[in-house]
Amino acid sequence: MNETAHDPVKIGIVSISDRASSGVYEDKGLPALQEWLTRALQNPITFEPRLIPDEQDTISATLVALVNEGCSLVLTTGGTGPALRDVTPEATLAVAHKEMPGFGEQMRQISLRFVPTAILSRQVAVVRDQSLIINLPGQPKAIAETLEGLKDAAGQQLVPGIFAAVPYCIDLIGGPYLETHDAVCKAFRPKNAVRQPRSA
Ligand SMILES: Nc1ncnc2c1ncn2[C@@H]1O[C@H](COP(=O)(O)OP(=O)(O)OP(=O)(O)O)[C@@H](O)[C@H]1O
Ligand SMILES: Nc1nc2c(c(=O)[nH]1)N[C@H]1C(S)=C(S)[C@@H](COP(=O)(O)O)O[C@H]1N2
Repeated sequence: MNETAHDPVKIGIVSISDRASSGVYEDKGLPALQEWLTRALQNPITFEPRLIPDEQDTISATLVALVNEGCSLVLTTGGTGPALRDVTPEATLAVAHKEMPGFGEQMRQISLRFVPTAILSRQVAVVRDQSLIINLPGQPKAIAETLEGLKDAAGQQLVPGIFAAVPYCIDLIGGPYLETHDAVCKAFRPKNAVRQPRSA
């Protein structure tokens, strides 16, 4: 199908790390987010990348600015743990119009299949205006793990990733119609919400 048949989408990607933002180590969060989203979505994507330190006011202001710039989806990575400087959930809740607790619950379930410390991530998801904001853990490998879930060696889904619910959530808040590549992530919508393929 021609790319023009898919709605364009603007996505904010935010890496929150004191050390990556000050150059102590190379940021691997933004490349991992961009790579996974490009692989998963059929829609043409405009990315709005931000690399910022673990400062609550800066995080909240960045999220509000990305929503105001028209991002339908904003994914953050980092700062969800219990350390003193980990304030991403607080900064996200401070700009919430609605909490979406199912995303955090599901991410911790998925992550427990990879690491016993999954319960240390306090990640949240919220809706602000017509944007869905989701916190992911800071370990770069956790990005694909939580978005995609767990598959067996044959590619059969064992635990669904959270991204399966993202397209329908964005429909419900009035955003673009997101279409995924099923081999990466099979999005779920109720039958009456599935749009018939448009000709290019
Ligand atoms: N943006 C990033 N780029 C590369 N590696 C990262 C990044 N963020 C986190 N990591 C890795 O994942 C680990 C856990 O992430 P966490 O968010 O807890 O970092 P941290 O220990 O709070 O430090 P910092 O905020 O300075 O990255 C880090 O110690 C680091 O090895
Ligand atoms: N999928 C996945 N989830 C994960 C991890 C991981 O390696 N993979 N690390 C855990 C650990 S060790 C911590 S402390 C928390 C919080 O991480 P953050 O502060 O980097 O956001 O995420 C948890 N969730």
